[in-house]
Amino acid sequence: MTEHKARKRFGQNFLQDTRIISDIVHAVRPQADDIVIEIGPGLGAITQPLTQKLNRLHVCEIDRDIIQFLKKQTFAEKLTIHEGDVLAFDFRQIQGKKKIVGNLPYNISTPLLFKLSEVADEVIDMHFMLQKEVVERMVAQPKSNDYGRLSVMLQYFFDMESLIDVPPESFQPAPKVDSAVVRMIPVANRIGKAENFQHFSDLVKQAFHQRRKTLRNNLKDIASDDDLQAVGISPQQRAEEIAPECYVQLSNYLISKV
Ligand SMILES: C[S@@+](CC[C@H](N)C(=O)[O-])C[C@H]1O[C@@H](n2cnc3c(N)ncnc32)[C@H](O)[C@@H]1O
Repeated sequence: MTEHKARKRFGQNFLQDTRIISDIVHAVRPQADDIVIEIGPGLGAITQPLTQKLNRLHVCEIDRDIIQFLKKQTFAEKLTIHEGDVLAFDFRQIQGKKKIVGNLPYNISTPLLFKLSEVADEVIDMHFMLQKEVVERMVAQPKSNDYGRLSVMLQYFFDMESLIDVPPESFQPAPKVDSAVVRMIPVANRIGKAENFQHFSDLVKQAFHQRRKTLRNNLKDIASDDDLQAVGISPQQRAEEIAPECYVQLSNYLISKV
């Protein structure tokens, strides 16, 4: 089905660069018995080489035409196909610790990353192709321009590393942006655990509400100057200056006062 017309609404940019495909498979290091889930297999660019190394591969795909195409391939016998929207997919239905991989549809990458954070305890590692700009935000450190809510929330759950830069011409059709492959491994020993995750999440959202404003300003409805100072934050600081563990401390401190 080389005649498959890429569907923009499904973020379809198919990998065609064999060197990048081989670098991704190498980075994933699949072992025959691993439980691996590929999000958005598309026409099988990564799927096919993965099935050469694996006994079984779970794939989650939304496009029915693509599913019909996949079912006709020689490697189909190795696939367990989950048809539908990955944002509604229950990752816990697949028992055991999993490796998750995908050249992700860029239009759903942020909600998908937040959803995957919820199953971090069942993950060995994840390797994703994403918009390079998103990867830069994910791995950004405090005091850099890219550091924001996405960095804090994902770094709470994962150690992350940008592995491979991928230019537009590696895809068909070529996207308008540069891409990068990121490795995400659940944090082994968290510096601090949020006592109430929802509170922590809301706090971070509020802290970055208006980036250029001070924390005193952005958090005025939830934390006083004394509260901020109690965990070593100066009220004059901005959200981008505060490390993830410091947000955890502040959240736990505020909860302990109630
Ligand atoms: C960027 S393409 C990657 C295709 C293939 N893995 C490759 O590298 O050539 C994204 C894939 O995700 C699928 N997709 C898009 N939105 C999806 C969703 N919400 N749930 C599951 N799959 C989705 C698309 O149909 C497409 O196959």
